Amino acid sequence: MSIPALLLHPYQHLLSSLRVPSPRLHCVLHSGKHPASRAPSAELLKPSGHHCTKWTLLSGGPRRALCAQATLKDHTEGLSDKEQRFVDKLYTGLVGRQRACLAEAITLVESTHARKKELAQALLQRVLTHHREQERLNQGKPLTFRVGLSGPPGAGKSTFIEYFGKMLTERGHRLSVLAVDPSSCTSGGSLLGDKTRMIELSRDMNAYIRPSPTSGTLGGVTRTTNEAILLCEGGGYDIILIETVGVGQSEFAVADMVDMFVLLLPPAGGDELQGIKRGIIEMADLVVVTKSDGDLVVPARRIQAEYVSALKLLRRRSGVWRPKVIRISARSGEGISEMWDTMREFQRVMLASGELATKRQKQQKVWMWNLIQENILEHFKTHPSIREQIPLMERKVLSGALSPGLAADLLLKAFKSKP
Ligand SMILES: Nc1nc2c(ncn2[C@@H]2O[C@H](COP(=O)(O)OP(=O)(O)OP(=O)(O)O)[C@@H](O)[C@H]2O)c(=O)[nH]1
Repeated sequence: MSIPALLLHPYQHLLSSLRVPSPRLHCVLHSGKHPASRAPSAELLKPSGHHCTKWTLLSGGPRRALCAQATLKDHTEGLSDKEQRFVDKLYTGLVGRQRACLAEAITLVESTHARKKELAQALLQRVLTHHREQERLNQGKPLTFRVGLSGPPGAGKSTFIEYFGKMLTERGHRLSVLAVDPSSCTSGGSLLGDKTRMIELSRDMNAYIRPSPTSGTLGGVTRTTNEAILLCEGGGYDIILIETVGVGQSEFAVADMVDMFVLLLPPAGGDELQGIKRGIIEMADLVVVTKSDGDLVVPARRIQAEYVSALKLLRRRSGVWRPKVIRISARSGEGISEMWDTMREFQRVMLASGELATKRQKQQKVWMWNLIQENILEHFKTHPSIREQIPLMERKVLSGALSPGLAADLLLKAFKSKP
């Protein structure tokens, strides 16, 4: 893993406040071979306290290693008694399967308030430790199944989740449905996860439905969804469905959070499915043609055949699983029990081959880097020495007075000159 030394220096406090969701993280960042690492002013950081929560600048060669070690203690130190009691209450309620505590905990991770974010991390760290312990008792096997569900508007997602969710709870599972909805970021309204879309399931005590937060960037929503997954798992939900609408980038983000990615497609003509990007189909572990009932059975069969052929042309992402295309009807219930069997088969095969564990590990790394990127960009945009220059530079780029490259160089120079 390499990081330009030049980048480390302005982000000292960002890195110091970085909380990585692992009970005991030990990571070593080398200054690497980036040209910036040869800069004479390159500075590295070293932990100043025993628990490495604080960082101080360390002058020295760019090849000096940087060690970050975060322990559970780090996350609980510095909380006032009141804050500690609050975190304790949420944690106890959450692992005691109280829905109100889960809801409050998710609201906490969605908060943009700096102190609340720290409390959220302290809570998450405890939940994660608890969950890891449960998994250890389960011979290291995951206790939960994370499923991403995507499809264009009107594909029948909510009707399907309602039927599927009830089937799962009747079979003794506990299900949570989380939504990643890019439209909610711009319109302030959430299309997905809305309780009114799944009336019966929302009344089921073994199901928990959480709408997408209605503010923030897709990056922010992604972060909070990742954290909400951990909270739901800590709260004893064994199946986590993450629903997203098949537009924009949200399905790519969701594919990076889940064990299995399922794409729902309506039995619509080619034109209506034009909007489905090839990239999404490539990510699907299972393609499900919906509404295969009545007059729609014939078009559903045709779409199924088309996708079976299309999938053959795509590069395989797994060494042990070949994506399948099936038909279901949430109206008649046909095919849904078989669909669940296929999903369990996927889980079994992926677990046995070790691919599932590798996938989850890779996702943790992607998640960490997404957080770093998001934080660094935010820090850049709000940095006092350039905040006011940004609109000016944007105007100059738009008018053609400055090339985008030069404008970016000037802003970066200003940023680096005043830490
Ligand atoms: N015939 C038939 N119609 C269905 C089935 N499932 C859903 N529909 C209908 O398809 C329409 C869209 O269904 P929704 O479940 O709301 O679809 P959605 O993907 O959640 O749509 P958005 O909320 O817009 O994202 C509704 O009119 C449903 O009644 C099915 O299995 N068979």
